[in-house]
Amino acid sequence: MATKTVTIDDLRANKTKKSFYILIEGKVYDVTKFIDEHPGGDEVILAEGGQDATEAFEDVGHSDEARALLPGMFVGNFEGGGVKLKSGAAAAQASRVAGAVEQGSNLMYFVPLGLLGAYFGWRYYTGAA
Ligand code: HEM
Repeated sequence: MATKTVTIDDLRANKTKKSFYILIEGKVYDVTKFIDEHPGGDEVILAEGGQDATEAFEDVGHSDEARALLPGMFVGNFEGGGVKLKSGAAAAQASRVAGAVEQGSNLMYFVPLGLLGAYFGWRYYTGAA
């Protein structure tokens, strides 16, 4: 049997307690029956409807037992594969973080270089060279 491909429209159409899909690592699961049994409560799952729940799922550090439940609820692969479906705000924040890290790594070069320059400048002016 060919694996079904779930589109973003399918994902968004199934986010009520009557029918609920969740997207984790490029795979879509039908958790309708599981929501009420979820040890972490229904609300946290309901909050992930229509979007990529990978981060939320991984952040909790779910056990192997929790992961073993997933195949039984498998619906199909998400159309975008492993592509992350981030909200605009999350994407903007990610790029800000990347920018800050880059700025930090530039400083790592310039601070020691600046200190070295200051040292040789000082030696030059004090005639110690
Ligand atoms: C189909 C997806 C999911 C399955 C099968 C699942 C399954 C489970 C299971 C079995 C536990 C008990 C502890 C463990 O074995 O790790 C658990 C706990 C928990 N889950 Fe999920 N979960 C799912 C999705 C989510 C999502 C999307 C969130 C969102 C944040 C979430 C949040 C939590 C939290 C906070 C706990 C801890 C509850 C506690 O220790 O009091 N889960 N989950």
